[in-house]
Order: sequence, then structure tokens, then C-alpha cells
Amino acid sequence: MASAHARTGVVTAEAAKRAAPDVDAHVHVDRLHHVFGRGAAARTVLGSVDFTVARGEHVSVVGPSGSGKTTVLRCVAGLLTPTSGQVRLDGAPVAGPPESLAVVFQDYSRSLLPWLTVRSNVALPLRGKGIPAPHRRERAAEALAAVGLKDSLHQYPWQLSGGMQQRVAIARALAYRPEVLLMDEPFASVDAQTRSDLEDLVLRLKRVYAMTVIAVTHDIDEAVYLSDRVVVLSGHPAEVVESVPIDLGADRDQLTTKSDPRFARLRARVLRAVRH
Ligand SMILES: Nc1ncnc2c1ncn2[C@@H]1O[C@H](COP(=O)(O)OP(=O)(O)OP(=O)(O)O)[C@@H](O)[C@H]1O
Repeated sequence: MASAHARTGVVTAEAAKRAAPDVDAHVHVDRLHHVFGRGAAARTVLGSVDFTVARGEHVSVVGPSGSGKTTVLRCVAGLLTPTSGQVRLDGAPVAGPPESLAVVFQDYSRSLLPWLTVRSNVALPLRGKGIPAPHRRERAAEALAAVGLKDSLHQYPWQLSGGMQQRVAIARALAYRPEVLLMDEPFASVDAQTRSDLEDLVLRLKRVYAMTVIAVTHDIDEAVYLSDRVVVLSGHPAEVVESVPIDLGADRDQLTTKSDPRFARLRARVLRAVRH
């Protein structure tokens, strides 16, 4: 059957975009549609969520509570198969947890093993990569130094503060050397001061490790402060209502950046889109 634009001879910009995959995209979230449950209990959470993330870009996904942000992230991580649509990584469909991807979750206390030292916790996922033990220990120590925990290698997670435990979780992801780092509300369980320290840590690490980052957050200030772009999801069923480029440059700091009038304008724009 001929398509509408073939019949009319007119190719709309939208149709052209859909027909030609974004070759520059590192991650392509392509028309994700997801329904939880069946029959009378079926609930469409994702309508059609579409966005791309370039290599090395930091994109935050924001939206009303329950809009489906974590659901999108789980699809990107290969932990959930969408009802339709797909996620592509470097053009290849994601059909399970990709090796080049690591996730930092909000609940560090549940993701660290209390009976292993900090270094062993960080080194553990590297076993699956077939890296020999001495190299695993070396990589773990290096990642822990990068997050400011070089003196805590031999401690246990329960001997550390919440902020330090979350640094361990970040170090574990870094030691894995992922090409794509996913973060789901990674700083939601820590106090405000620790949160801003961790935000600055992520900014520093972004420069050193040059990863592609997709982060889900409720905190619009944090999304604007950390990101190159903020993707705003609507409420049910979720769609992308706006994709806001954050042109604040690479050098950012809590005081100067957050008091910059451009920061206030971007924050207001994202907030308006969330409340839309
Ligand atoms: N496994 C599941 N089975 C059924 N419904 C689910 C499941 N996981 C999530 N949901 C529902 O899907 C909707 C979106 O959930 P999701 O956690 O993706 O939203 P969110 O935007 O991340 O939420 P929040 O901002 O509150 O963290 C919610 O209504 C939730 O109850």
C-alpha cells in the first residue's frame, strides 16, 4: 500500500525524520510505547516517546510524578521490553542489558553488598567482563579515587555515610567504563549539601570520562545545572513535550551558574513545560 506522502508526493519533515534513522545518535529512543497490565487492568504509560542522545551528551529526563520516566530508563537499560517501539544503541536495537551500559539507582543501600568491602563492591561487576583479579582491584581503586574515596577501599558500605555510599555506587559504574551511564534519581536520598557535592562530582567526571549520560530526576534545578539538554515528558500517556537545549557552556559551578539569568530563564522554561 502506498504511504500518504508517496501518494501526494509531499514528504513532511516529520515523515523524513522517521524514515531516516538518526545516524549521529548514540542512543535513539524510538517511538516507545508501553502498556502495563492486560484487559480491563491495562494502563498505557508511554504513548510514543521519541528522543535521541548524541555521544557524550548529558540528557536529563523530567516530567510529572508517575509520568513514566523510570519506565523509559528501564527500556533503555534493556530491563523492560516495550509494547512497541524500540531503543537503539549505536543503531543496534536493545534486546537485553547492553554490555556498554551501566546504571546508578537511587537506592544505594540496596545496591551495595554489605558483606563486601568498598573495593570489592566496585570490582564485582568486572568479573563478568573476564578481567583478571589484579586488574579488577586496580580499576576499582582508580574509580574510587576519582570519586574522592581513595581512603575507604577497605571499609564496608555500612561504615560510610549515605553520600559516600552513593559515591561508591557511582565508582562502581565508572570502573565498568560504560559508554552510556544511566542514572535514576541518583541523589534523591541524600541531604542538600551532599547532593550539590555529588552534582559537581558528576560534572567533573563527565569531562574526564566523556560518557553519554541519561539521568531521570524530579529536580529541575539539577537537570538544568547538569545537562546539555532536558527532555520533558507529559503526563499520561507520556510523550516528549519539549526538548530544551541547555546552552550554559561546559564550565559550571553552583554559585555562578545558578545565579546566571540564563539559568533562571532555562529553569522557568522547563518548569512551564512540566506543568503544561
Ligand atoms: N511493573 C509495573 N506494573 C504496573 N504498573 C507499573 C509498573 N511499573 C510502573 N508502573 C506504573 O507506570 C507509571 C509510571 O511509572 P514510572 O515509575 O515509570 O514513573 P516516574 O515518572 O518515574 O515516577 P516518579 O516520578 O514518581 O518516580 C506509574 O503509574 C506506575 O505505577
